[in-house]
Amino acid sequence: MWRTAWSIQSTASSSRYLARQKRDPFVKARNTSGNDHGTQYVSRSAFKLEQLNKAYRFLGKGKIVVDLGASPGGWTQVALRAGCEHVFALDLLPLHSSIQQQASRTNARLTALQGDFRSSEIQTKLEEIIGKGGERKVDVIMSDMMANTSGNPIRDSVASLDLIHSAFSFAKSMLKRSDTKSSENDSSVLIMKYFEGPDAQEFKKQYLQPNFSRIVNKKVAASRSESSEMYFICFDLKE
Ligand SMILES: C[S@@+](CC[C@H](N)C(=O)[O-])C[C@H]1O[C@@H](n2cnc3c(N)ncnc32)[C@H](O)[C@@H]1O
Repeated sequence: MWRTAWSIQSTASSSRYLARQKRDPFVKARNTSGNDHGTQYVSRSAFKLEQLNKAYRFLGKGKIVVDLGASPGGWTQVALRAGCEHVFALDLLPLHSSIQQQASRTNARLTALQGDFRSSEIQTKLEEIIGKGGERKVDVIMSDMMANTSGNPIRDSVASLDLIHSAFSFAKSMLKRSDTKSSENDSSVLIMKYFEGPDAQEFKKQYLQPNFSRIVNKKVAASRSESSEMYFICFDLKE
């Protein structure tokens, strides 16, 4: 059969993708992740949050968590497995249908919202659902939001900084402040994915350092080695 150059190229790149998926230990782990927990992870990304939480222990019993860029729901699953009390999950896309059932099994509350986080209406809606102005504040805000990457590192970095800027502004009004901490283990935490680029450290200096007591830049083993994907983990929002 006659094939165009495009279709040959596309077949070659699908073969490379499939070969990489076959070799990827985190894809294998996702396929067997139900064995010890009863529910299989719906995304490979879940292992990134598992690794971050293993290192910094910010998820746990009683925590109120906001998961931005939550679909299909791997990070929400990790928060539910860790015993968090309530997860508010937002994405442009819906969560996988199994996630609500997982929440019911663990007696946790899960509130899912669909929309563009950059829109002020969606942010206001989320704030209203969480209960802005009341006593209730959020322990952990995590953002794994990212539009499809373009392959251009500078463009991808700028797009990621745009999204984390929105997450940072939201965190300033919704995250617990350090003066309300009940113990050393009660830190408020903001975790945000970004792509390394010329402006990322400037963002940290200008916005994160003045507002948080401690900030860590972390690359996780579950991120692909060729990716410039990184995470900011920010502890204790100052008054
Ligand atoms: C890497 S995926 C998240 C994977 C997820 N953490 C998991 O473990 O299943 C990135 C997500 O960000 C979402 N996203 C990108 N831009 C967004 C925006 N402006 N508002 C809400 N979600 C957005 C995408 O729809 C996509 O589902």
